[in-house]
Amino acid sequence: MNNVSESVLEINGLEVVYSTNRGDVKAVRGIDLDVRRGEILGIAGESGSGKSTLAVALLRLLKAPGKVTGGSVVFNPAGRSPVDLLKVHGEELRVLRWSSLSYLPQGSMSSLNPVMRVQDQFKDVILEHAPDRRNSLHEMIPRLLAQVGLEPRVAKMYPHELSGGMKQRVLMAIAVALEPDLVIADEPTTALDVTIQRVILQSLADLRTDFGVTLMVISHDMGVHAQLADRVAVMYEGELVEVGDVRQVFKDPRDPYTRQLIESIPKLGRRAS
Ligand SMILES: Nc1ncnc2c1ncn2[C@@H]1O[C@H](COP(=O)(O)OP(=O)(O)OP(=O)(O)O)[C@@H](O)[C@H]1O
Repeated sequence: MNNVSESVLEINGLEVVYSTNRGDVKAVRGIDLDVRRGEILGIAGESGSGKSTLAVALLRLLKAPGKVTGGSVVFNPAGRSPVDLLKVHGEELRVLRWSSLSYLPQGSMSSLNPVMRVQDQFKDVILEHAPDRRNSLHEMIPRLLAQVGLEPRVAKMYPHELSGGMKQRVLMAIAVALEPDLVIADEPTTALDVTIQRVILQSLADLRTDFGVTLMVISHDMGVHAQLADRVAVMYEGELVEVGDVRQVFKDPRDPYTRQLIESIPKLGRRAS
């Protein structure tokens, strides 16, 4: 399509403060960052560096005592006019959610409704945002499940019948059901064991290849970024200290903090002697 901006998201000067009775915590301190269409952008940094705050602020899900105190977040969905996410309200925001901008929060595996079959959870999201797809649900649900490596019979299961990795895959399939421009996944592999982590990362990579979705993946684990991301942005105490091509950053980190994060990755394949 012509005139599609190369960036899905343009974050400029974003600032977020939590006002607490012990004073203000500046959780995001003037971040400038572009998310390019079709890329997998990793957001790295240790716990408390502001990664989740960045995500919830731009998704307009920030809760009190958090407050955006500056900046803009221009979102460029394909085929629609650019919008500053910090300025949209009500119905406009609701329309953007799921259909253009989708979010897998940290610990989202527990967000599946325990008394609903998987297929009904898909239906809820799809019909809420795209009621015209009612007649194609029977074809869509197994196709989306297959996309994340799950068999059609999973549609009839309840969350308690699924392993953690299967739940995460169901959530990923729901997140891409409406073909959003951007999916933001916060710690998608945390709390899963290592072999399942690999499967989840591969499924995320496949979603990008097959749907052309742009992904922003938040993880404290540099190993996740090494395996998945095209570019990585490193946060430290609310600031971006380094952004670059993932191979370049790993080969030659410019910031000492980035170097520390890389050095903290357990070496894969090293045999115990
Ligand atoms: N509700 C809140 N009230 C006060 N301070 C908060 C609140 N939420 C987060 N913070 C502070 O904001 C800073 C950034 O936290 P944030 O959760 O965004 O970091 P993170 O990198 O995502 O870490 P984690 O992966 O552990 O969630 C931290 O100093 C944190 O203590």
